[in-house]
Amino acid sequence: MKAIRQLLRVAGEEGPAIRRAILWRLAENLCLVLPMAMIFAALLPVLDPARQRLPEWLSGPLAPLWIGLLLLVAYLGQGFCANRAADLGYGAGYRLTARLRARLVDHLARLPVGYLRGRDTGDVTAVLMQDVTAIEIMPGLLLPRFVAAATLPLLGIAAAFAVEPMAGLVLSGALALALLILAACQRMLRGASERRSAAMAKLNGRLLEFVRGIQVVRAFNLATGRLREMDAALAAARDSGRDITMRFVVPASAAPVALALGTGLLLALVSERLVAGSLSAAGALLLLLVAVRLFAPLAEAVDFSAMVRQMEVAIDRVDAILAVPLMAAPNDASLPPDATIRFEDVVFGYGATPVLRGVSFTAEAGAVTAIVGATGAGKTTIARLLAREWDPEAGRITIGGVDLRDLPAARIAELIGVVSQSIVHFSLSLRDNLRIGRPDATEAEMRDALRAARCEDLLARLPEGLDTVLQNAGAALSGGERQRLALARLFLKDSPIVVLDEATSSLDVENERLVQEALAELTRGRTVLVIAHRLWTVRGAAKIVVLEHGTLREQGSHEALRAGGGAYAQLWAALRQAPGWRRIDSDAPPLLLPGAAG
Ligand SMILES: Nc1ncnc2c1ncn2[C@@H]1O[C@H](COP(=O)(O)OP(=O)(O)OP(=O)(O)O)[C@@H](O)[C@H]1O
Repeated sequence: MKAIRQLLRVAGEEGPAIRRAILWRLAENLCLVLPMAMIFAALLPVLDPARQRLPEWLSGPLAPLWIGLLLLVAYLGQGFCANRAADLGYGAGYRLTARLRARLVDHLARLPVGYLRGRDTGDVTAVLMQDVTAIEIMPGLLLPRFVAAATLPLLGIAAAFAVEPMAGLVLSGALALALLILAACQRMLRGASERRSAAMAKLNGRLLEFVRGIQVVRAFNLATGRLREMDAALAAARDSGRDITMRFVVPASAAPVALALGTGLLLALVSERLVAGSLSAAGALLLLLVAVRLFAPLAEAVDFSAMVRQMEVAIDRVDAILAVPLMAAPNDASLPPDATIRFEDVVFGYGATPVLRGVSFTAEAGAVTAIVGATGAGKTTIARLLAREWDPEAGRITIGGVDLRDLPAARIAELIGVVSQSIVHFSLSLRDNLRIGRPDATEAEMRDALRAARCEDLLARLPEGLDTVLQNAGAALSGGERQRLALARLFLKDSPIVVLDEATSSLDVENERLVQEALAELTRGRTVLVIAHRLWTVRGAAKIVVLEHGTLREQGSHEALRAGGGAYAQLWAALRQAPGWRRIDSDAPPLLLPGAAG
């Protein structure tokens, strides 16, 4: 019953359809009882000629015709009810899960990105696929068995009480025992089902990782930790499955035994009463039919109780995602007057240890500000906080004087374009991939953006131009092409702020040149925050902010900081001592963004 309540809660708009499906299943079960009643009625004149109280139409010469007709009606009725119930139940199941997945996706899209970064991707996709599918099968596949198991034994017990109260008591006892065993079975399954879901989610994550990183796995052959992890995940999935089955074996066989015990007792009672003459042959037949036919669905209930438990766990896992609060933000707010970024005494940590410890700086509108510092200093964290993946624990971040927390997420997304190594394209046409940047972009605007992003050669090569579908999310494109296409999207997006996070570090010389040219054009006149992992590329930034262990050590222009002899000068000194620094120092672009320097 708890399962049905949970299902109806999560079903939302599909609740009425599921309730109607339950009613049709009830009607189906009544139709199922009718043939039994007819067989009984047909035999009654023979079994109990003295006490028969049947109406004329059931005992007269036309009785076989009436009984035949009623049987036909019962079977047709049963088929019709089952059909209506299946239509409603399966339909509701598929609609409900489509809606549930859309709701989950909407919710995930609006959650702080930080929440997703902290969760295993495999676990989240397992909720979206596996858990939602466990709910999907309930209204169509499991509900009929559930209704049959809940109604037929009760009908049987009512009939038994009417014929022989003692028989009713025996069957009630057997039913109570079987239900107790089922409840124990559910309790035993509780932990096992949760472990099974967790193990499957973990396996899902490892498999996703494996498919994504298959080249690396192959290159490192079988000796990688990743494969060991996969083996562990496979073993955990196997063990959790076996655990569920083993916990299940005892109750699965105990419940039918309890029912068989009830039937045995009933048989003994029937023969005793028959001999004593206190039970008619008709009564005896009815009781036996009840015991054999109407209790059967209960024995089957054990088999699907594991699936019902799995559904309950699945609903809990779905609920857990839907319960993660969205970041508070007003529904509407006007755009900030300008794109000046200000960090004011920002404190932040992913866990207990602070990563940023009271960082304050201003990135002037229309100028390039670079964040530099040793690895782990907190540079990327600054970019993440600016995109409001998390909120600072103390202090505030403003754009144009407006606190990020007072801006709707959509506004922040409009204001900021991010160029990073992790580029995502979709298995859609080039046109649709570009339109992610601006949904209403015209053909001419798209071509201009591709030109600005140095993608003309790529466009010329694609067999169907803008309509070419990027198969497998653009896996066939080179790193540089992927990067440039991502830039084309940003040209269309036209956001006043651009964050550059290690945009070109893994490109070859030619691609790096093309991307640098495109970047120079993209950043012109915008507020640019460069998360600089390579010191020599930020010499021309209007302001360089130097971070050390999450603390701002100094800020100023390249020349001023070098002359000051502080942390930045030391970083340069260290760089100059590195082998090959001369080549880097003299050959690298002297200024990352010539056009954008304020
Ligand atoms: N999602 C996360 N959960 C927990 N700790 C994190 C997370 N992301 C980063 N950190 C930690 O926060 C600190 C700062 O990380 P951040 O990525 O901001 O540094 P960075 O200066 O950009 O380093 P790099 O130049 O190596 O990219 C590091 O100690 C890092 O391990």
